[in-house]
Amino acid sequence: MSVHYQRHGDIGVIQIANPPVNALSHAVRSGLVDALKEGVADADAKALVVLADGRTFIAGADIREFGKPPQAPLLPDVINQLEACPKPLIAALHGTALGGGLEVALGCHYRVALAGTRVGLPEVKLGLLPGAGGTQRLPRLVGVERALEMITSGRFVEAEEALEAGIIDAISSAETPLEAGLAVAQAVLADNPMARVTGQLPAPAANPQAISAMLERLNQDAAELFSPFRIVEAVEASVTAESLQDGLRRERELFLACMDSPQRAGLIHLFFAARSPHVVPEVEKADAFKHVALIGEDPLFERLQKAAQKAGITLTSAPDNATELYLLAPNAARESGTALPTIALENIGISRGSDSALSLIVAENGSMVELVNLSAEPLTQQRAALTLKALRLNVVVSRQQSLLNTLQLASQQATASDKQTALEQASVGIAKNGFCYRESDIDLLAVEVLGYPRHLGGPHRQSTLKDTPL
Ligand SMILES: C/C=C/C(=O)SCCNC(=O)CCNC(=O)[C@H](O)C(C)(C)COP(=O)(O)OP(=O)(O)OC[C@H]1O[C@@H](n2cnc3c(N)ncnc32)[C@H](O)[C@@H]1OP(=O)(O)O
Repeated sequence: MSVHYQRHGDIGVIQIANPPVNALSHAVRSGLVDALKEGVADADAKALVVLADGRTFIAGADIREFGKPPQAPLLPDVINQLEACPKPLIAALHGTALGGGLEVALGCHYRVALAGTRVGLPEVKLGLLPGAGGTQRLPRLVGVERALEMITSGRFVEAEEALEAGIIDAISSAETPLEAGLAVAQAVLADNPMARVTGQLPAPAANPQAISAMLERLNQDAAELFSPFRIVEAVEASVTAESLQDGLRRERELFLACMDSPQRAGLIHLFFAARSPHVVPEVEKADAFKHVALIGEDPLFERLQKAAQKAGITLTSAPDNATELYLLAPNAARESGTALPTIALENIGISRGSDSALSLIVAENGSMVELVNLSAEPLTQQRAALTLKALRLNVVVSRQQSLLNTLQLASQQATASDKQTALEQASVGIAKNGFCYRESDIDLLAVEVLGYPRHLGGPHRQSTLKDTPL
């Protein structure tokens, strides 16, 4: 079961368990409604706490459900029911409370967070807006200007800032969300058992300067994007709508318009593209190497050193008995006679035909690295990729030829106005030749490294869409 209800003394606890990130799937939404009913009906529960199991509070709506027909109960309705709970309702946050997750918390009457919690409404990064009350409830708590900034940027806000802004009511030093939630529930019962409802707060003060400043900024920096402008309209509705319900209706219309936009589909394609580009498909189980020799000198090595201790990986500047993997700087001399896996670090744009089985290309902007398999066993490539990922590099794996070099060459050879088309054509060639494990890896590299417009979802995606008859 994704959500269950249990009483601790005179406090009812609604506990969500939907690993890995407690996304608000249909089962969680229904479970929340059922657990809330159970808590309200439980005569021995004087207050209720909502919390989540595992590494984080709710990380948002279930992105995998987007684009499919919506199934009741819809999230805005679930949150309205939470807000209308006749008993004090406390959200106990930990990890991240994002998107629909923060909207659930805003629908609760009190919010406590463990130290280190981050909150945010990152829907804009997926071409959406917070469609479950976030654009109406957040401005009631923090005002129009801060709400606009938070929702159009989608940034994660640290607990301290959230407390200062009035998004949460307290930061707890408790060890667990249960402990934190129960303590706040007891304090609320002792002090003020009245529900404190965000949606019943007065509409935020009008702030036409903040609205026009934001529109000016968006027109300058993001004129081609759809959802940021809809966010401004929705936040404006929190001021101008006759009631919360009217504001929520307007938010819903704007949310559905975003949901229908091709930008939403493109950005969500990229969200999933970024989740596992380091995975070699044929390999089922693999571990990172723990002892790596860095041979020669390269700026990348400094970055690796900084991450090594936390990753539990030993880096040495010369091989020793424990060495499992070599990473060879471009001008370093190769150890003769070693049978250990070796990654040759290549300079981008210079395809010099490595004599190592694995080659590593570092993007010029440093955002990504590409680990190309020239002749290694898939397991070796996977272990090397996991090692680099543990060392905090964003790794894409590929085979035979560098995707990045091919894309960069195509882009360099095109005129500025033809770059997009050149990348689209090159991506078709890469996929045809089987150099990528997933076509989405091409999209990720082109967007993150070569500046292909993010909202189009990537050059391979665009070329496929253009080929699809309407
Ligand atoms: C009306 C309301 C709308 C919304 O709420 S829209 C959604 C708003 N929320 C977000 O945009 C948050 C998206 N998620 C994230 O930013 C990150 O994730 C986290 C910060 C929560 C965690 O990051 P990390 O610890 O690095 O894990 P990981 O590899 O990104 O994710 C672990 C697995 O969880 C899946 N996942 C993450 N968020 C969601 C989600 N919101 N819906 C469905 N799945 C999700 C991923 O895909 C992946 O899965 P795999 O292990 O199979 O690759």
